Order: sequence, then C-alpha cells, then structure tokens
Amino acid sequence: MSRPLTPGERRLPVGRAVRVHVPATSANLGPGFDSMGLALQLDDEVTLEVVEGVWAASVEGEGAESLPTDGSHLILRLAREHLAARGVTVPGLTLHAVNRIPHARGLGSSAAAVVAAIAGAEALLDPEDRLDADGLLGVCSALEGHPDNVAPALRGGATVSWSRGGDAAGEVGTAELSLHPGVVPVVAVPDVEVSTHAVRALLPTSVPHAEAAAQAGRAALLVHALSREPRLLAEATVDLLHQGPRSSAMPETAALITRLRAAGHAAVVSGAGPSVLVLAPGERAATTAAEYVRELYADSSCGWRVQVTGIARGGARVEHVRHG
Ligand SMILES: Nc1ncnc2c1ncn2[C@@H]1O[C@H](COP(=O)(O)OP(=O)(O)OP(=O)(O)O)[C@@H](O)[C@H]1O
Ligand SMILES: N[C@@H](CCO)C(=O)O
Repeated sequence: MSRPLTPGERRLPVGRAVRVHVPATSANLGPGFDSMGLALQLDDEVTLEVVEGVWAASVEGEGAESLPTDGSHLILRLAREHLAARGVTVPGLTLHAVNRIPHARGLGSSAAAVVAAIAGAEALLDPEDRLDADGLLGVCSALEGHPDNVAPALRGGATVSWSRGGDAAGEVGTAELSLHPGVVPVVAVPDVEVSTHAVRALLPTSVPHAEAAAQAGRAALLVHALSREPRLLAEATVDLLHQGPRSSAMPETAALITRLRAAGHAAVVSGAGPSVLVLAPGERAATTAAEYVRELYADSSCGWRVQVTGIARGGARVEHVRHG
C-alpha cells in the first residue's frame, strides 16, 4: 500500500515543514472490538521539518521525560521508513511534539503517533505524489495492527472499520457514523499505564459461537444507539469478548465499570484500557456520571482524572508551515 513514487530522483527540500494535529481516540466502545472508535477533543501537535544531516526530536508534555530524542523516536522512525519505502530521499528531519494524549491509557496515543508520522510524511511530499485518504488509512492501520483508533484519528467523529481481506495488514474500509447530537463522552483516566501489546496477549484465540452471536447483536444495536437512540447506550455497550479476559490486568478499571453500569451508565473500557469511557445520553447524564466517579474516589489515594469530553468532529489536520 505504501507504493513507491514514480521512478526518478526525489529528495525532500531542506526547510520544508508541516504541522499535524491528531485527536485522541477511544476504541472498541464496548462490543465493537478492533472495529469501532470515537475521536475526542484532545490532541497531539507534531511539527516535522526537513533539515540537513540530523534526526532529532524534542517533546513537551506527555512522554517528555522518557521518549527518545534521536532518530529512534517512534514518529521519526515511522516517517523515515515510510518515505524510504516510497523511494524518497530525506536529508534529515527534526520533530517537535506537544503531547497532550496520555500514553498507554487506552486513548489512542500510539495511533496518534502513527497518524502524525504517516500523514506528516505524506504532507512533506509534493501534492501530486501524496496518498489519498484510503491509502493513508491502509498504511496507518497496517502499522497500528488494527483500524479502530487510526480511522477516527484520521476522519474524526465515530467510525466503524473493517478489513476487506480479513486481516489488519490488508485493505481497510471505514464508514463514518452520523452521530446523534445527544451522545456525550466522559473519560476517566487512572494514573497507571497498561500496554496494549501486553493485554492483547490475554485474549483467548477462540470464543463460543453463542457469545460471538450475542456480541454481533450488541454491536449492531450500538450503531443504532449512537446514531438514533442514545437512551439504548447502556444495553448497547455490553461486551462479551475482550473486557473480561483483560480485567485481571486492570482490576480498578473493572471495578469502576461494574459500579457505573450498576448505576445505569454506559461504561466500557476505553481501547485496551485502563481508562474508562462512559457514553452518556446527554449533557446532564454526562455530568451525573462524572460526579459519580469523583465522589467514589474523593477519599481514595487512587488517582482518576475525570472529564466530560467533546467529540472531535474532524480528524487529523495538516498545516503546511513552510514549503522549502
Ligand atoms: N506521541 C508519541 N510519541 C512517541 N511514542 C509514543 C507516542 N504515543 C505513544 N507512544 C508509544 O506508544 C506506547 C503506548 O501505546 P499503547 O498502544 O500501549 O497504548 P495507547 O495507544 O495509549 O492505548 P490504546 O491503544 O489502548 O488506545 C507508549 O508507551 C509509547 O512507547
Ligand atoms: N482494539 C484495540 C484497541 C487498543 O489499541 C484493543 O482493544 O486491543
């Protein structure tokens, strides 16, 4: 999918610079495992500039203390590999990241990094050489391993994605849902990290047919609830595939979801966790859910940051800072 450009010498001009804004995303939404996702109003901002002979990164915000500052930084590495596969010579690249999406919390930080790298690298090319929207989605999905975060990160809103060939490395389709205006996300983020890679290993290799059938029914209902009838969100967000097998890796998350659901809220694990997403049917229900969580943990040392969050209606946005 990352096809080379037409033959000939292609070298990015020194001084060309782009900035990419990529939203956080919450994947799965309960029964839509590896398929459904929602873009949130919280974004990372990544500036890439073509320079001579240097590969260097500077980071503000999330990960500033821990991420590498050389060419091994994930975004620089992915951009470099992608442009090399496209047959483009890059003399050097600097990156400046303003990171607002917390890492390893189930809010799509790695998908945002993939999208920043690939959308940014493509934007550094001349307009006639750039991949179209489907091409970008295919490359990003293959790198991330599943499309449910990268699709809403690229397109915004809520998306349902599928693999035409049956695996994430193949061609990916995505449909944008027409979201009911009453759907309001609430996000509760704990102060512990969970690696997506680690908890994917906890999933069983097969599931009973009856559970798969029940999950398909809930996923179909979820599309209806998100677009037409938000009052059905609590019933539509029941998951039978992935939250149970992973609960031992995030017991606080599982406990919070049980309590929220018992109180009638449509609470799910956000992405691979450990954050919790509530899909509230309206502003008032969202405020009630947020206050419920704050009161639960008012006297506890366990830190949960709770926020009623807007939906990012547009996806990743590219600014052309300098043509070079
Ligand atoms: N902006 C970034 N720059 C560089 N590396 C990043 C960035 N964001 C995430 N990463 C890398 O990805 C890891 C987190 O990815 P992981 O897939 O485990 O969680 P997530 O993407 O935050 O959550 P989820 O996939 O459940 O939504 C970080 O620990 C870091 O290594
Ligand atoms: N569908 C993915 C989302 C997290 O990247 C998972 O649950 O593992």
